[in-house]
Amino acid sequence: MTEAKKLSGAGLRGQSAGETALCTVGQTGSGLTYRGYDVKDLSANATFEEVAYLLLKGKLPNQAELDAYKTKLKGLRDLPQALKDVLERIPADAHPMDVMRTGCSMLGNLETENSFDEQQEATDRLLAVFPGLINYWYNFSHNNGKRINENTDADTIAEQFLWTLHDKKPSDLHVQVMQASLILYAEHEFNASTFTARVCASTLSDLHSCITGAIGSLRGPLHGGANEAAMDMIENWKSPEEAEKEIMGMLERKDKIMGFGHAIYRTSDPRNAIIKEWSEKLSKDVGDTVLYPVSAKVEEVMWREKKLFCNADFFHASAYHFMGIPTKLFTPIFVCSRLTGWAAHVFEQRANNRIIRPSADYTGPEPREVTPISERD
Ligand SMILES: CC(=O)SCCNC(=O)CCNC(=O)[C@H](O)C(C)(C)COP(=O)(O)OP(=O)(O)OC[C@H]1O[C@@H](n2cnc3c(N)ncnc32)[C@H](O)[C@@H]1OP(=O)(O)O
Ligand SMILES: O=C([O-])CC(=O)C(=O)O
Repeated sequence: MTEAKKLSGAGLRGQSAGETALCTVGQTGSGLTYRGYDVKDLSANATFEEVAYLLLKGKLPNQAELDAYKTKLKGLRDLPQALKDVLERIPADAHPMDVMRTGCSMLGNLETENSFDEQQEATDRLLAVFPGLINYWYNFSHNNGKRINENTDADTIAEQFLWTLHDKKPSDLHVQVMQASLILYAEHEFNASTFTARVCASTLSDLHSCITGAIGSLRGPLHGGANEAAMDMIENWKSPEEAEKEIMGMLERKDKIMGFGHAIYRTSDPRNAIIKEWSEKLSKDVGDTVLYPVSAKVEEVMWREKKLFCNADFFHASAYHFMGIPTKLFTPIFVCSRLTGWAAHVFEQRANNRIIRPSADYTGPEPREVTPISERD
């Protein structure tokens, strides 16, 4: 017989595991701030590069600082041939998050962070290279061995992702949505992947190891993988009525509905309203009459039936779909963004470090002696 789930303290919920000056989740204003700035304000009035600068360097850049930072990142997009060789060997049916993990790890071999003095340089390199890395693999493995040019004229990381994916300059609307999306996903306090990065950093390991581990944690459907899982679900439904019927059945069977609920927020995720608005705009832009209404119906039914709300992932699914992004590339976009938060947490951990090593409540057998092998069952 399975025992009832022990909830108190499970998953370290509600327990403080350290301090951070980077982010609040579920506190004043809309609930989510990066170094004191509301994410709503940032997504309306800043670019992803400004947010990256804020998280990594501690302040919003002025125009000259932003221009210099963008120029620097543009100059770091080149994929080393040894990395391209590895990417070309990864099969088309691999999961792109596994490609990101391997790509990050490979760069750690080619361009090892030898001292913590190099942490900003190593982070900037990953920020510049990740969009081209995943899209180089995607095009090579899915487009008859097509080798894209990762050194595009894209002005920003948002534009670089779309440009290297589709191998052409994206529309202004799509770049705008991607900017907002990257900002919304950039940082979220002690979530599972960030905590992974901090635990790794606390052993004084290198940046690439911290980020590679974090990618592995983000991959799961209970965390970043939920945007793909949500898309896999909603694309099956042809009308809001069908969506309602299917969701009711899933709730009856006690299935998990991906893209809903949150470990910290209780009534809403502030990122949802923002990405939902973009999804609606894109829906009109492409003349969609199904996916957005289906998504809105799922949101309505989940709140009505369970008081469960959309988290950041749910409307990202339709928004990315409307921009022609293949579903399996959804979570790698999250990586391109969250890298800023992960790295900022690694810097913070290193600046005031003690190895993270909690205790466990032992529930195993009492002490006993080893039975000789001939006498064991
Ligand atoms: C960017 C992000 O990473 S946001 C999170 C993305 N993940 C998802 O969308 C996956 C779906 N959601 C979930 O699995 C959960 O809500 C999590 C993992 C996000 C949070 O987990 P928890 O903190 O344990 O959630 P919480 O304590 O609020 O859940 C209580 C109960 O609410 C219910 N519940 C919570 N979320 C859902 C959901 N999405 N669908 C159905 N029921 C749910 C469950 O009955 C859960 O109890 P049980 O799992 O023990 O049966
Ligand atoms: O905070 C969490 O647990 C998950 C989340 O929303 C995020 O990482 O963006």
